[in-house]
Amino acid sequence: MGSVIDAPKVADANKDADGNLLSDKKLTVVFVLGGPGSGKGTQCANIVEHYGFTHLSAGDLLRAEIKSGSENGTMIENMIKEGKIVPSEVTIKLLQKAMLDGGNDRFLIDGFPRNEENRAAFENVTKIEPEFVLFFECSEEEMERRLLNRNQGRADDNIETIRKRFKVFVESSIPVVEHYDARGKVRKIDAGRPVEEVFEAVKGIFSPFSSN
Ligand SMILES: Nc1ncnc2c1ncn2[C@@H]1O[C@H](COP(=O)(O)OP(=O)(O)OP(=O)(O)O)[C@@H](O)[C@H]1O
Ligand SMILES: Nc1ccn([C@@H]2O[C@H](COP(=O)(O)O)[C@@H](O)[C@H]2O)c(=O)n1
Ligand SMILES: [Mg+2]
Repeated sequence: MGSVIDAPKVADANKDADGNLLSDKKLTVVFVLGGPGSGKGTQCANIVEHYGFTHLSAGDLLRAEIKSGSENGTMIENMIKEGKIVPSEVTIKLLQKAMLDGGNDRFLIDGFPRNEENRAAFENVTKIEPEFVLFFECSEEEMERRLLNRNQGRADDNIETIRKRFKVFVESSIPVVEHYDARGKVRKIDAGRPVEEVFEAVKGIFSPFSSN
């Protein structure tokens, strides 16, 4: 598998049943970023319930791809165990398909873009600009505690992989947050507090999307 995005192929995959490009639709996309265990998935579930967004977790899509028996499954499995970032073309294809299948115009894209390659490739391929980036800030001590207590049987929730994921987050994902921060697009949340308190802060950001 090459690392260069096959633009025409992906552009085709980017069309809905009527042949419209995703980027032609009035889509609202919010990227949800934060360290491993900062509470992205937990808060996305709350946002879905209150604000009618569809939640797409890049990590969940990759894990489903492993289970599906796809030809990329072993490669993805090995990268997740090492806390490494899967090549963008794989993740973007999964996200595009999920967005087209989603039948919604509001998406929370959780755990993506994880590095500059993810960010630039998504922008080039989909032409979609995020509305904003919701960024959950949390200490490594707290995130480590949460991940070691998660008990969901994830292959990467062990101390060795957790430390690698923290390193990748600092080295590769923080620069993405800085990219959007320089453009005034980051909404930062103190995620070290109890779930309900974090959601109160999230509500303050999502109130414009309230249907009431
Ligand atoms: N504010 C919080 N306080 C305490 N525990 C929390 C909080 N938010 C989430 N948790 C718990 O921490 C664990 C990790 O949360 P979650 O899965 O939402 O994190 P995540 O950011 O999606 O992690 P990952 O990047 O590994 O997917 C879960 O067991 C969850 O129940
Ligand atoms: N854009 C992404 C997102 C995730 N991964 C891989 O999946 C792992 C788990 O992700 P979570 O968001 O569920 O924690 C992550 O450590 C990466 O290995 C990816 O490659 N690209
Ligand atoms: Mg998650």
